[in-house]
Amino acid sequence: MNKGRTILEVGADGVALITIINPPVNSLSIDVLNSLKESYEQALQRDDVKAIVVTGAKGKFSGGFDITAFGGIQGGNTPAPKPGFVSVEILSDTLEGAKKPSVAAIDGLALGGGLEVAMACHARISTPNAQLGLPELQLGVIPGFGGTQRLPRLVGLSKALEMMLMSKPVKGEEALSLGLVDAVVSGNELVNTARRWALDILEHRRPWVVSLYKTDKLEPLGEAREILKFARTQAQRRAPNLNHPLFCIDAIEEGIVSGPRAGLWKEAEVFQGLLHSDICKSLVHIFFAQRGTTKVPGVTDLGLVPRRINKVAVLGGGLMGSGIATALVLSNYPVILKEVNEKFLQAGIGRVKANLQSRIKKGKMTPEKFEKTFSLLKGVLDYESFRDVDMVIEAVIENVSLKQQIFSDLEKYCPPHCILASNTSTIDLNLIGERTRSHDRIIGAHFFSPAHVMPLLEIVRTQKTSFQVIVDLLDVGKMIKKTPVVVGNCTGFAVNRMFFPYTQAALLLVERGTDVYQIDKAITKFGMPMGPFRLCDLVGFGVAIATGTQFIMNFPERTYKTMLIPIMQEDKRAGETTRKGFYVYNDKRKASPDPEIKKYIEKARNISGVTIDLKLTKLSDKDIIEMVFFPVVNEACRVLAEGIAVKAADLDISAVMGMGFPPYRGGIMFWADSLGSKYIYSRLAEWSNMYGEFFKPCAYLADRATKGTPLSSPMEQAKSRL
Ligand SMILES: C[C@H](O)CC(=O)SCCNC(=O)CCNC(=O)[C@H](O)C(C)(C)COP(=O)(O)OP(=O)(O)OC[C@H]1O[C@@H](n2cnc3c(N)ncnc32)[C@H](O)[C@@H]1OP(=O)(O)O
Repeated sequence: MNKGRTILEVGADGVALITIINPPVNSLSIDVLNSLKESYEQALQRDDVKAIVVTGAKGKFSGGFDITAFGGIQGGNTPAPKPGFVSVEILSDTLEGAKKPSVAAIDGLALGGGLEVAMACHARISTPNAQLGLPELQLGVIPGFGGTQRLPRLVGLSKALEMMLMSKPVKGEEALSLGLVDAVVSGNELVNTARRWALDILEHRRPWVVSLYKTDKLEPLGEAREILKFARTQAQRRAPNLNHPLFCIDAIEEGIVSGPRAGLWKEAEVFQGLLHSDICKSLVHIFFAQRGTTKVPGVTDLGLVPRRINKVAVLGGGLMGSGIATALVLSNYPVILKEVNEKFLQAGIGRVKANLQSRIKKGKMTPEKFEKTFSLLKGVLDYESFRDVDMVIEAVIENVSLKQQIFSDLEKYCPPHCILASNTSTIDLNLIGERTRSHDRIIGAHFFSPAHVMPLLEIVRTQKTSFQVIVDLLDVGKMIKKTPVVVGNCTGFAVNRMFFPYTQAALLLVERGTDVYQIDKAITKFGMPMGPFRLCDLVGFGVAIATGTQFIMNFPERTYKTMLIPIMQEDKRAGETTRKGFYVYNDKRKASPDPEIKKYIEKARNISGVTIDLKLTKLSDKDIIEMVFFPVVNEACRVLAEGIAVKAADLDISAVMGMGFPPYRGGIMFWADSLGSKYIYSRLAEWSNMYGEFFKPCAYLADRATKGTPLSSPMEQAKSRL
């Protein structure tokens, strides 16, 4: 069966309209590309065709090369187009080199290969809201259909570098000011304007621009080399583990130094190589995994329609509550923020205000929009105005009895359809709802701090949460631009439960002699935004101890018990807020190592009764990474085996978006599978013998290792708790 096509319609004006059809985003599959070539050849041969307009069906030009084909090409099941087939043969020689002019009519999106097709046309007309960009680097490849050559020639080197290296699209008006498009018109006028434009080119009323050979926007060679050098330094600093941004710069440079044709061949060669890289495989996996989180078997396939949420109440104006309120008002939800007294309320409102104001400072919000958005927030001290809310999100401190009281009050004051959500990060939701009869509408809405910035929303369902409520919250998640992951109810849910051993493993190593700062350094080199100790400081020792207590209570056999953090807290070192934790902090919140911590470690070591292990004082970075992350993989396996997560890919997204696990490693389970279940099992078993139960591999891991199957392959018998 063909995967997409183009159609050719010739009008009485002599303009052939070629439309790309491949829903949902008119991606350029191999079939579409072959069909595009055929349509072009036909249009060029026909005497009744004077000029050509290319467009996309249903208001979308094209979302680029078909990403679903990546897997097939990587696995050897789909032949890759031969190097240069699209960029040289179709786009440069057939389309751009034709004797008939082409104009691209762009609505919706022209991304990646989509924009590259448009740039090979002799002019481009777009709508104001169209998004135009080359986001290929996000997928671990570089633009492969001539983008590295044509974009710099159309918009200048600096802007082109920014758009490619940051994968940052521009909208119609900006594209016009940059020279990427030639006119911006409304959707109704788009195709007709493009047709006229094409005829105007033919009749010399508009310029016939071959963008591959345009030079007026390119900086002189010396200056260009300086810009490229700077871009290389920036790219290396931003992502030291990634090479493909540097290869992208190489391809651009080749075109500038040796001419665009040489640049096209260099680009084709680099693209082919990168397509098979682990980084590309990981990033493509993340692309689909992210889109897969909203597909929850047995819930989102029942045809349920999300109910309209008109008004939301947030309980608690602390860091989390104010962040959640900010995320909601930013997406136009009217929000009631409740606090226990005027002082706390004003502080909460002040936090929301500051969050919004920082958007003005960053140029992301106008003062008028600020006024409108801020006016959606109303502060209250009682439950009176809760009578017409459709959803409540509780975000008070992690105290079980307080939360129980709140939920019992909510049941009294909120309408019966109202969703009762808790932002708890660890506490069992059944416990929270114990004093209510509303278990079907109780759900977890676990945001990550800062809630208006972090992209993940962990949606926690109990066995009694109704499917409708899950669908409603998924919809709210979409509205507030979060990536939701639906998980089952247990202590720590998926993200905190998986990542609890992250800090624990680090503490175990430190008590046995590994250096705190070496651990953090190895972990950040691996690609995490910060190591476990810096993270502990950021979160605060109060939270670390509270979470630790929950884990000790619920998983005593595998929780590593150490007094290191409580001892430090006792000495008023409680993390960044006290300006002392595992690091010391200056006025600008810069962290520096502190030799003083040795004394706390020694004290904790004495209490635990462990001794320094010489081997652990000389660990390589690789050892540290494995000893810290394999326990995380182990716990992720338990989470999967218990049915807390529906699929391994959800855990990958949870790790990437909730913990900052490097997306170019594909997420925790994808990364683990790249090492193999057998290897991980054998390492954990070895450490378990040496250092105790904490490392003991779980049954799921043992089973996969014996069978030699990947950790992420679906379970034969899902022991689902959902
Ligand atoms: C050689 C070339 O230079 C190489 C390339 O062109 S590589 C591809 C470059 N293009 C991209 O990176 C764009 C990727 N896509 C996106 O950023 C976003 O999907 C989008 C902005 C196009 C649309 O976003 P949004 O409206 O939020 O919808 P979103 O859920 O992401 O996508 C809708 C569907 O289209 C699919 N899709 C999006 N882009 C696709 C693509 N390029 N190929 C195949 N499928 C694609 C998604 O997987 C999703 O499928 P699903 O409904 O089955 O889950």
